[in-house]
Amino acid sequence: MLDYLSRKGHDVEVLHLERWPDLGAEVGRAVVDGRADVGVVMCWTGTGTAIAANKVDGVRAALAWDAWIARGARQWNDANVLAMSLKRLSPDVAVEVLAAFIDTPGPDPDEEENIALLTDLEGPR
Ligand SMILES: O=C(CO)[C@H](O)[C@H](O)COP(=O)(O)O
Repeated sequence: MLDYLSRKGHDVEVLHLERWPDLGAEVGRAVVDGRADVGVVMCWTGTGTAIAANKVDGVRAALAWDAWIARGARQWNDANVLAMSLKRLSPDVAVEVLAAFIDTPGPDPDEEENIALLTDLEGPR
């Protein structure tokens, strides 16, 4: 994935945090703070880092296991963090999923209202 991103000219910062909640949250913060355009998290299942990232207001982390899901997450959910499973995805498939996520432009305008509803769910209740 790093080779792919560097061949495509992306600047990549790799975070080496030991605990998956810390990693997911820190990647989420990097996106929300504008230090990164998008984030990518991986853990054994992909679920823990996704959950941690989604705890950060403004993060829309999506667990994806194929290119179609990654594309849909961008188009329909305006996902800004991609989560993947280290266990389930071969390196080649992980690159395909990542490429689909990165190359799919922002959300379908028809989904703006739905995406705004996600923002409404954030913060104190
Ligand atoms: O998939 C994960 C969380 O969703 C973790 O990778 C899995 O639980 C293993 O944890 P650790 O890396 O701390 O041993």
